[in-house]
Amino acid sequence: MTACLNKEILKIGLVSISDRASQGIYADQGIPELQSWLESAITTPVEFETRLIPDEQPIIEKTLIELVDQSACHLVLTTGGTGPAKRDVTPDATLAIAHREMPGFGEQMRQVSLHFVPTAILSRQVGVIRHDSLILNLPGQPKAIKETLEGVKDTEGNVIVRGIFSAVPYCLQLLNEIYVETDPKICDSFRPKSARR
Ligand SMILES: Nc1ncnc2c1ncn2[C@@H]1O[C@H](COP(=O)(O)OP(=O)(O)OP(=O)(O)O)[C@@H](O)[C@H]1O
Ligand SMILES: Nc1nc2c(c(=O)[nH]1)N[C@H]1C(S)=C(S)[C@@H](COP(=O)(O)O)O[C@H]1N2
Repeated sequence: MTACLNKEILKIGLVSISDRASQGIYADQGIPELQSWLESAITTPVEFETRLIPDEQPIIEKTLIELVDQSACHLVLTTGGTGPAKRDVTPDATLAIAHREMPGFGEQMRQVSLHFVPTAILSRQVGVIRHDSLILNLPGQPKAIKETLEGVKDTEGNVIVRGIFSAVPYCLQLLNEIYVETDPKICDSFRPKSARR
């Protein structure tokens, strides 16, 4: 079933995928990091729906399907479980429920992340479309959230490598006509001139 997506208020699903945080062994930092970065970057109306779940492929698949098909999220961001370890299955679950792939997001995240850690190539993160919604995997390290969304900047704040969020507003506009704006001091939204309002 395709949910009817709101054209005025951006709804974002935030999914933290962590065995230990979901068992209370440590406090989850994934959802707070995601939400605070998005609240500082997005200047148009936005609401969130959050989930904290273990690294279990059937639970991840069910959560992503629910957030898109029932909760009508335009965008779903996951954090955690993208590496090569046996229990890192987030990209596998995301691909299993995807309708189309958006390979540029994973490629750009790995480009950005190589400026921060040499192990960036160990993240199997993917971007996909399900129905009219975009789903993006981010790595599990809480600091990786800002790094991948915002990109690489020099000490004066000039962008050296664009973060992936720069391309998200135009992607959502093409997918479901919602017009999302961001604070250019944090993250400039790229759109061709003909698509600007
Ligand atoms: N939700 C989270 N909250 C706080 N720290 C986290 C979270 N997820 C991951 N981390 C930190 O980032 C590291 C790498 O994340 P990864 O997704 O590989 O987790 P992991 O080592 O499989 O462990 P777990 O799934 O139990 O969080 C973790 O070892 C942990 O230090
Ligand atoms: N920006 C950024 N990307 C990153 C990292 C990071 O600290 N910052 N950690 C890397 C490491 S060490 C791993 S193993 C992979 C997968 O991480 P995950 O299993 O936590 O998703 O992401 C990589 N990508």
